Amino acid sequence: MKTLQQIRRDLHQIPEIGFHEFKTQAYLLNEIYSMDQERLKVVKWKTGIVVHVKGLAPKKTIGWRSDIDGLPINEQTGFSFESIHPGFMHACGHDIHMTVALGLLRLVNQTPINDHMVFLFQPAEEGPGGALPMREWLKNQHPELLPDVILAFHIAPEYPVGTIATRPGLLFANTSELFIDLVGLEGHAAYPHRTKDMTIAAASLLMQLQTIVSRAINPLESAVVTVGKMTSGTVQNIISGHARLEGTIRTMDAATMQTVKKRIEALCKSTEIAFECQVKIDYGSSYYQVYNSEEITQNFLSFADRDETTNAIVCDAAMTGEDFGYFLQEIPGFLFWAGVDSSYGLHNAKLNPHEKVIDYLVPFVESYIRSL
Ligand SMILES: CC(=O)N[C@@H](CCC[C@H](N)C(=O)O)C(=O)O
Repeated sequence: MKTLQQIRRDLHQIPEIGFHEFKTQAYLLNEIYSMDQERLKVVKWKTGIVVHVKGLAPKKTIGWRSDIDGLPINEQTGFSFESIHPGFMHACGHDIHMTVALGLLRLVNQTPINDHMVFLFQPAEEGPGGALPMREWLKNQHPELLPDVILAFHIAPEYPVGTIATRPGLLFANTSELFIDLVGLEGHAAYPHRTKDMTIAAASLLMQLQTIVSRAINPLESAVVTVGKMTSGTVQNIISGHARLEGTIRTMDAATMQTVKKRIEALCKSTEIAFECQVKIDYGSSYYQVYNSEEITQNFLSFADRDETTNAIVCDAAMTGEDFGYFLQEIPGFLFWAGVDSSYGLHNAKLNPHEKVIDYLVPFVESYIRSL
């Protein structure tokens, strides 16, 4: 049997983006099928997997969700087990999430709990979003696999191993992706007056987008408009006829999201007039906020407080997005942060989560689940 550390390292080497997690799914299935199958029911959904573990005297079904996708980042950790997929990396810790889920699955399969458990290995958390379609598929095709309560964690680089952090109520923001295409007229660098330069138009629009949060949002509310990628042009002596901005919007409530979008649309319209071009907006996928059930989360924090190996913190809400919010929209439960003591943050090419979080978290979560 492979150690959990080996599993984490194997998974770390094969990051795949949303709905392309073919090797990941095959690896997970191999591990799951190597376990005693007597209590297990395994169902595939796209590149994801659902595993039902039969309880001894079930009163409810407890769900544990792990996301499984990686990010399009060129890894720079220097690990001996670096990604073998150039340009892709587990830079958000989903390799750790999957390993903890497998470790937990092993334990509750070896020594069953009273309740049923369902493990959801969910694709595409980073985008375009797997939780909502997976939830709908479960409801429509496998209602018997729907959990009554659902739990998940996310690694937290800023905390030491042994620290967990969460809060009852709102934990993560509402999100919407943002893709803006600007189409003008390309031409010779020496004849700018015969072109419609989309590098200039995109640069101007990018700067104007920065005024939304500072001037259109009530300072007592919160919003983020981040453009993470900007592309334009082909070569130094051609004026670009096409530019693209790619970003994300984050807000603490749905009404503010609408205000931000209205401002983006207005600024795009004015860019069309000012730069004589066409501007097209695509909002991509959007995630519902992560709203932790008050009572269950409070009980979990009290449980963690009593645990000698754990330092439990009530943290602030964050502008992070998580499509796990779609599960919590309909099923009670919560998400918590677990410290991994990394000098580099999430979505960083040098993210280095400490592996000892796996050996800490698996028995901690197991004992919490047995207490439910
Ligand atoms: C935990 C985490 O980092 N989640 C991602 C979710 C991305 C949602 C979507 N693709 C977007 O960019 O809006 C995050 O960036 O917060």
